[in-house]
Amino acid sequence: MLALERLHLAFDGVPVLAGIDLAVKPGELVVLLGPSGCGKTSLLRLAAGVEAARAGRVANGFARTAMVFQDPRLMPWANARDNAAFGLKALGMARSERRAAAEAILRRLGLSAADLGKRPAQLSGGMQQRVAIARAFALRPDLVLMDEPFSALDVGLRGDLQALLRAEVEGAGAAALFVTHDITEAVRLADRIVVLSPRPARVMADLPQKPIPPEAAPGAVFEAAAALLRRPEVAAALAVPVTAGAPLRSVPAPLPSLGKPAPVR
Ligand SMILES: Nc1ncnc2c1ncn2[C@@H]1O[C@H](COP(=O)(O)OP(=O)(O)OP(=O)(O)O)[C@@H](O)[C@H]1O
Repeated sequence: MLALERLHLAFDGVPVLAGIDLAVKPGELVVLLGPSGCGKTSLLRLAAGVEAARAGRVANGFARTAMVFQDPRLMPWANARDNAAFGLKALGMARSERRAAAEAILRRLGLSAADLGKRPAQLSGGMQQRVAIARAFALRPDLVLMDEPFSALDVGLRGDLQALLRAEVEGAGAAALFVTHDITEAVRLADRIVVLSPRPARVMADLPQKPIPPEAAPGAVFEAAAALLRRPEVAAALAVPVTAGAPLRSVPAPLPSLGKPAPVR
């Protein structure tokens, strides 16, 4: 289990996290949803152990933690296969074995045989992010920390990758902590949605969810998002001016994203 207990963080005296309590259990996909700038990345960095809290405790009982970032962070000189196999070398796996493992994941994530030998500059943004996901899952992690990995992709591609990611997490039996400011992404992916307030972040709601199957009509996603926004504590946390029980048509556009739009494929 990953346990974050009473975490406080401040930068230059400005509070960013104000007493966060959060646990992620094995096999659970938890989405951290909050407005831009509220402290989601900072929280993930504390969970990953690359940032120290001002107060509180991080206990990570998982055996192997992998991370996926907002940008793919690939080695520009290496092809897709070698990028995806990168972490396996450090684990001492033989070259042929790690190439085969990387290839299997890349193909599952939709790369063609020809794509495997391409360098990042020869791949689209969506393909590069698939390679970054493959690099994380090649490690066979039991916990994956993901920081808005699809926010730079267009909406259609994001939907495809969300479905692939969910399948990969389930297939690996891994737990995941997934950060987003996009409420539709949250309802598509989550077993649990933890809603954070604007900075300094506090947990405003911790809600079990039934993940929406990829084949469900798009309307199902928007209905689930609207239902979430009808909860006053969620609307308040996301600074959306809706009242409890308000009909869907009163939710101001744009519904799908509560943060910065970023189209690049
Ligand atoms: N190293 C740092 N030094 C100073 N301030 C920082 C640092 N890292 C983050 N901050 C500030 O902390 C606040 C929270 O940042 P963070 O990146 O955690 O938010 P976020 O919710 O992930 O934002 P976004 O959704 O826009 O990515 C912001 O005001 C940011 O400017």
